[in-house]
Amino acid sequence: MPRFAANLSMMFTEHDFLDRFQAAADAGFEAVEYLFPYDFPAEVVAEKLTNAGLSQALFNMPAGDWSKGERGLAALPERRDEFREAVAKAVHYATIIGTPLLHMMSGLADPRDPAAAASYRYALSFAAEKTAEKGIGLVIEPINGRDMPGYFLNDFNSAVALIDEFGPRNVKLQYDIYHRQIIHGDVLTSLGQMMQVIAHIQIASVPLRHEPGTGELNDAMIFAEIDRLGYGGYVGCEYRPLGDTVAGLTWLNKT
Ligand SMILES: O=C(O)[C@@H](O)C(=O)CO
Ligand SMILES: [Mg+2]
Repeated sequence: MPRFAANLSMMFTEHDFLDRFQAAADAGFEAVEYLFPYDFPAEVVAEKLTNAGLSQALFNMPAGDWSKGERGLAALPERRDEFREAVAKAVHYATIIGTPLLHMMSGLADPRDPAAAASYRYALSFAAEKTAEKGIGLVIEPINGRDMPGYFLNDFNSAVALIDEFGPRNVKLQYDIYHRQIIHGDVLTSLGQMMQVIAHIQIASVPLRHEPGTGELNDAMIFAEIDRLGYGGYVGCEYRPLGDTVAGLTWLNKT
C-alpha cells in the first residue's frame, strides 16, 4: 500500500492551520503536504511538524497573490524579480522545515505565447539550480483548466517533455491523479509510462475531489499499480472531505 500524506490545505480544516499537524498525526498520518507555509515563521511550522512526529512531503513556492486569483509567477516575464524572491523564500522555508520537494506553479498564461514559454523555461532552470544547491527536488504539476482556467502548465505530455529537456537535473513531475483524469484519462498506463520522472503523486476522487473511492476511478486498482511500479514517495491526499475529515478516513483503513 502506498504511504499517504495528509494535505493540510484541504483536510483537517476543522482546525486552525497550525493545529492541523497534530490532528493529522492523531489520525494516523506520518507525513503532510500543503500549499503554503508562508503565513507563519518557518521555525513555528517546523516545530509543529516535529512535535507531531511528522515528515514533510512537499509544499509550494510562493505563487503571487492567491486571494486575487494569481496561481504562480514562473510563466510571467514581467514578474521575474518577484519570482526570484519567491524561490529564495521557498528555499529558506524548505531548509528550516525540511521538505524534500518544492512545487513551482506556472501561473496563468497562454502556453502558446512565446514570451510566457521562454519565461517558464528560464524559471525552471533558475529554480532547479537554487533548489539543487540545497539538495531539494523541484516538481511541476499539470493542472486541469476546469479548476484553474488559463493555467499555463495544463498538459502532462508537455510537462514530461520539459522535464526530459532538463535531463538529469532535479526537475520531476508532480502527478496529480485528479488532474490527470480530467485532462487526459488513461491513469494506469500513463503512471507506468511516466514513473521514471514522477517524484510526487496526489489523489482525490473525480469529478468532485472528495475521498478516494467516491468517484469514477477504481482507486484500489490505482494504489495497487503504484505499488507494483515500485513508487517509493508519498501519495498526497489532496481532497476536500465530504464531511468531517476523520470520519471520512474509512477509505484509508480499508486499503
Ligand atoms: O492540485 C493542486 O491544486 C495543487 O497540487 C496545487 O499545488 C495548486 O493548487
Ligand atoms: Mg495537486
